[in-house]
Amino acid sequence: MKIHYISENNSVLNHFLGQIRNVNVQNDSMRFRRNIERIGEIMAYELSKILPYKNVEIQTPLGIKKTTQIDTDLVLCPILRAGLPLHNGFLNYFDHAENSFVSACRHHPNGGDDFEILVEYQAISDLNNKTVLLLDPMLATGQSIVAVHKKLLENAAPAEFHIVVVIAAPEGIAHLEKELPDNCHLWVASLDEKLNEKNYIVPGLGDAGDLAYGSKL
Ligand SMILES: O=P(O)(O)OC[C@H]1O[C@H](OP(=O)(O)OP(=O)(O)O)[C@H](O)[C@@H]1O
Ligand SMILES: O=c1cc[nH]c(=O)[nH]1
Ligand SMILES: [Mg+2]
Repeated sequence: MKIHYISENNSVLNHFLGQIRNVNVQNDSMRFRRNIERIGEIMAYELSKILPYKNVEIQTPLGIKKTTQIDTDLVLCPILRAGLPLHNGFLNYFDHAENSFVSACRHHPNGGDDFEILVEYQAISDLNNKTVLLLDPMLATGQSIVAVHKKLLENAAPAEFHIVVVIAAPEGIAHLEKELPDNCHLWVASLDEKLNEKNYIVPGLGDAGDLAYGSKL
């Protein structure tokens, strides 16, 4: 797997990352969603640098300009729920992309800390020969992303597969490296220390879905 860490240099990205983590800012859920969206825009821009491009000629009112444009069909696939604000950011930049949606959530069958991943809702477009961008702000154990990747590839052979996460734990990265093909790309805005006993990322930010949309039963 090719891993791209995008916050190694100082930039305004660190302001947005700082705010989504900050307990004194997190009570403003609109700011939380908007910051995830802004991070998505920055990550979309960084990812766009390694996509294939073709030469084109643009007719202006005064002449012709030779330039380049993206030369692959993009499919954006957020993991519900928490992937939705990240998806908004990607869609702001890749506005011609197709979209697919898959839900994944942790199910605790015994009420304890052990969980399995339930992949339920799915609305998946044709992914064959396309560039798929799987979007989820949190990579904790990596089980959700592996389960959704498996679901997406059940009936399709994409040309390229990119996984985009905002905050990653080393344990999750190791799990993806073990389970996913070598030609996948992983984009990480911020690498954290570890998982805690409940498999939450430390220092992380808490529960991204709840912070964006409120707690669930
Ligand atoms: O790497 P993992 O250990 O699989 O954990 C990460 C997953 O957990 C969160 O979703 P959650 O299950 O909280 O669902 P939600 O988006 O509905 O809150 C997050 O958005 C990831 O999908
Ligand atoms: O730290 C974590 C782990 C899973 N899901 C989250 O939203 N946060
Ligand atoms: Mg959640």
